[in-house]
Amino acid sequence: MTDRLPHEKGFHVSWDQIHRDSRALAWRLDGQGPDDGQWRGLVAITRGGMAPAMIVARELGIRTVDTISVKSYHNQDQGEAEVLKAPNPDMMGADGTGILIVDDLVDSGKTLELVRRMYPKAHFATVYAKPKGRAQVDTFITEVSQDTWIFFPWDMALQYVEPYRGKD
Ligand SMILES: O=P(O)(O)OC[C@H]1O[C@H](OP(=O)(O)OP(=O)(O)O)[C@H](O)[C@@H]1O
Ligand code: HPA
Ligand SMILES: [Mg+2]
Repeated sequence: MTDRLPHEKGFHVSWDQIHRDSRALAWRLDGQGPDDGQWRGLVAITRGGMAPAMIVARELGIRTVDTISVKSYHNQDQGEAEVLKAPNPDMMGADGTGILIVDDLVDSGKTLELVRRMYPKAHFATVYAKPKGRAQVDTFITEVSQDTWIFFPWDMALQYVEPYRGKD
């Protein structure tokens, strides 16, 4: 799978790292909501946004949590996105005011662009950001270069590697 990726650099994120970075994201968002600093609710962009969203929701004591399912198609520089499932309209209101929308990363920005068009007053937060998509995100923790591929722990498994000096 990885050998068909056109990226040269890999940024491998462990469970521990994504937990710490998601917590840092939560702390940055704490007290920033429009309603006395509070957020009205949280929406995770499936599927990658669900793990960070759960951690942010716990840190900030947010129990009103929903999802938006966005399917992206990445081929070279061209990306298209389609909404497969929208969050509860009662929760989102007319424009998403007071709602925190969380994803694991922004890359080209196509996913957030689509969701932002639906909820222009929501606050968009990701754990990681690449330069192309940075304008689409309001708050993020770590920026990586555009040619870096971020490997998340849910896409990886521990495996055997040969010793550096080879086997005896
Ligand atoms: O800024 P973009 O270029 O739109 O890319 C970012 C999106 O791509 C990945 O999701 P993907 O659509 O691969 O689905 P998944 O979360 O279900 O893995 C990632 O989780 C972001 O949601
Ligand atoms: O760098 C990435 N890593 C994992 N999924 C992604 N989807 C878009 N960019 C990335
Ligand atoms: Mg995603």
